[in-house]
Amino acid sequence: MRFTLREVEAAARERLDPVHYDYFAGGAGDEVTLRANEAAFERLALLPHVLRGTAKPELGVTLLGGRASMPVLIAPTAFHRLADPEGERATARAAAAAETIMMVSMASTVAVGDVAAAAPGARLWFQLFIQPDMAFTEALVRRAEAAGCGALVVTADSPVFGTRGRDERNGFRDLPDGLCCENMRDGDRVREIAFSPAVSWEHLDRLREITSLPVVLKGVLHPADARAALDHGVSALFVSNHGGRQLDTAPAAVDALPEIVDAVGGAVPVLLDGGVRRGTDVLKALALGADAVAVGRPVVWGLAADGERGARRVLGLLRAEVEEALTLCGLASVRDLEPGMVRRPW
Ligand SMILES: Cc1cc2nc3c(=O)[nH]c(=O)nc-3n(C[C@H](O)[C@H](O)[C@H](O)COP(=O)(O)O)c2cc1C
Ligand SMILES: CCCCCCCCCCCCCCC(=O)C(=O)O
Repeated sequence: MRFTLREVEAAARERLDPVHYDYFAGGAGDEVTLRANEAAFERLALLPHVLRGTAKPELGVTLLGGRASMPVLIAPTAFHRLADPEGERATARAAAAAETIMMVSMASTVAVGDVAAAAPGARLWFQLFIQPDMAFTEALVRRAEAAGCGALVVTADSPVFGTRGRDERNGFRDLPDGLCCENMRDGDRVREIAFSPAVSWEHLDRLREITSLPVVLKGVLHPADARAALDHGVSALFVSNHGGRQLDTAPAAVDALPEIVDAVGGAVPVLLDGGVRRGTDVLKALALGADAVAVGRPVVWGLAADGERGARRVLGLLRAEVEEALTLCGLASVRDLEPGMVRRPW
């Protein structure tokens, strides 16, 4: 039995091809931001209340009209079939069992429609790198709509694909035979995902014109961009540095959070990912104004360690830790967290 996410990662590492482990684990540049994401949570202290006479705490949250049984969602990560033969199908079943939201990566190795079919009842959002070919972007949106996805998560932090030294040194450039980005099928070919610095707010406006799905903007770190995103009608903001895989030395996600929350002023929900490894991390992010957090690597580790059961275990561990930490903080609900419960040492 594995009792912490770190133990799950260790088990995953034993089972994965080392090149694939490095792809999942690694970050850009010197991996400064990768390390900072977890370190920033460790530096924050939680200040508990006592003698509040509370019952079992309420963990559920409502986001964009849908409910999640806990404030921990599954961040979009690529290539789940490198971790487990069932890939994203297994992840979606684990999400359905945990009654939480899974963001399906545009670079999934199972097509989003097949992910939805494999996990009835799963709450799926579709992650999109806007393609400069807007006709193909529209085709992707239609696939997500047809699969029943409840939102589009537009990743804005990837005008180019970040350089990850581990992948360069390992020569990891292609998926193994039989695997591909299934959502990128276009007739009898599979397109490459385009990462384009030409993508702009105008593309986002165009996207909003072609769909009525709510748009979650992922990868926002600058408060001015958060304000611009509100002007462009996004339905939620997602504070993220892509798990330290894009701009190295970008701030740790939880350090960037308060300024974004301030800029948003409650107009739309704010999500966060990057470095969430403990229930106490979840409480800290929520206390600082996030409505929910997401985890990327931990779910991949669960999948690699033990397939769907491993992914369920990861979500179960986080749920139990959140519930215990809330109880130890004297809180009846995740809604009761507030900034005064987090102390910064500086
Ligand atoms: C292996 C891997 C693949 C990823 N693939 C995507 C992706 O396809 N789309 C995306 O928007 N973000 C992607 N991300 C970033 C995650 O959505 C998320 O921002 C990050 O993993 C959060 O950090 P954490 O892994 O510390 O939880 C990926 C991250 C990892 C580790
Ligand atoms: C270094 C990866 C090379 C693997 C094979 C090429 C596939 C094309 C690129 C797809 C990119 C998927 C994006 C995933 C992501 O956001 C991330 O890894 O981070």
